[in-house]
Amino acid sequence: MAIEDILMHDESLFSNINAFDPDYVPPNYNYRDSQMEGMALAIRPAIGGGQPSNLVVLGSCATGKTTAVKKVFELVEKNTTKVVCVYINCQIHTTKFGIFSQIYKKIFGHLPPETGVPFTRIYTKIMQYLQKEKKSLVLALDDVNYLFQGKVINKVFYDVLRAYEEFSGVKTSIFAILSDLEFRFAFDKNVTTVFIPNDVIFQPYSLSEIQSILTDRVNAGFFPNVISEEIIEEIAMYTYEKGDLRIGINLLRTCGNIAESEAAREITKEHLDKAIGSLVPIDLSQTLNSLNDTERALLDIIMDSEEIYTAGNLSELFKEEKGVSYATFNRTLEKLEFLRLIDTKFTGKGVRGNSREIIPRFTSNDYSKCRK
Ligand SMILES: Nc1ncnc2c1ncn2[C@@H]1O[C@H](COP(=O)(O)OP(=O)(O)OP(=O)(O)O)[C@@H](O)[C@H]1O
Repeated sequence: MAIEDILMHDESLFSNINAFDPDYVPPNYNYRDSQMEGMALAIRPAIGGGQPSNLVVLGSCATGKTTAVKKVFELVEKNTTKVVCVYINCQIHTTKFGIFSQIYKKIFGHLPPETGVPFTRIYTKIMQYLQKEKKSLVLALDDVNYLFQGKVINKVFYDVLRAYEEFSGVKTSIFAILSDLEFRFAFDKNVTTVFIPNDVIFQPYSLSEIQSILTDRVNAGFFPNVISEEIIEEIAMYTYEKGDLRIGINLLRTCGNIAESEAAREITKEHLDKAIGSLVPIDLSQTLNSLNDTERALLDIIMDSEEIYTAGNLSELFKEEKGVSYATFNRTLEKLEFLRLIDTKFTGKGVRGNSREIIPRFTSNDYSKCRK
C-alpha cells in the first residue's frame, strides 16, 4: 500500500479506538462493587461533617484500583460539595511540595507558583479553606511506594493527617494505593502511627471475568463481527496466564491495528500471533521512559553484556565510560534496584564477603524491544 493510502485509508475496524487507551473509563465497570462500597463507607461520614476513614487499597497490577477510586470520587463529587477528593499518581508527583500543589490546584483551580512561595503558605491556604468551608479532604495516593524514598511518605502523611492539630475541626483521610504485597510490609515499616487504615483488597480477576471484561471492550471499540469469540477466548487465556488485564486490552488494539494494516475485515489467529510476538512488557517500557540519562547508560552497560557483573566491576566500567563518582554509581544502582529493573545478590565473596552480583529482572530481548 502506498504511504498516502495508509494515511488516508478510512475503512477502520475500530468504532472507537480510544476504548483501548490506558485512561479510558469503561461505562460497564463490573466485579468491583464490594471494593467501591468499602471506599464509599470510608468517605460517607465526611458528607455529614464527620471523620472519613483511612484505607489501604491493595491489589496486583491492573485489578482496577485506580479506576474504582476515580469512579467513587466522581460519585462523591456529584452528590456533595462537602468533600474534596484528590487523586494523585505518586510516580509523577514524588515530593511533598508537588503533592500539596496538586491539592491546591484541585481546590483553587490553578497550581501555586513554583518558586518563591514557601510550603507553609500553600499548606495554610489549603487547610484554612477546608476549615472555613467546613469541607473534608480525602487524598488518594496511587502507587504510594514511590514515596518511600527519602521518607517523603512520612512527611506527607503527617502533614495531612495531623492538620487538625493546627487547624481545629479540619477532617482529612488518606487512601494509600499499593500494587504489591511486598510493598505492604515495607509500608507498615515506613509509615508513622498516625495512619490507622482499613484494608480494601482487589483480588485478581478470574478467567471468566477477564473474558467478559474483554468482550465489553471489544463491543465498545470494534465494529460488529471484527473479532470472533474464539479469538477473544484465546486473548483472555493469555491475559489470565500473564495476570495483567492491560495485556489483554493492549492485544485487542494491536490485533486491530495489524488486521487493519493488512486491509483485513476480520481479526485472525495469525494477527493474534503477530500481536503477541510484538508485545513489550508494559511496565518495563513505562519504567524505562522515566529513567534519566545516567540511569539509562548504566542499564545499557548491564544489558549489553553477556556476563554478570559484580558491583565492583560495574562501577569501574561505569566510571571509565561516564566519568562519574562512586557515590553517583551507587545511587544510580540503588535507583535501578528500587524500580525493580535489577536485583543485586550478595555472593559471599570479595572483601568481607559483601561483593554483589547485578542481575537484570528482564530479558535483553524485551529490553531491545522497549529501547526502540
Ligand atoms: N472491572 C473492570 N471492567 C472494565 N475494565 C477494567 C476493569 N478493571 C480494570 N479495567 C481496566 O484495566 C486497566 C487497568 O485498570 P486500573 O488502572 O484501574 O488498575 P490498577 O489496579 O490501578 O492498576 P495498577 O496497580 O497497575 O496501577 C484499565 O484500562 C481499566 O479500564
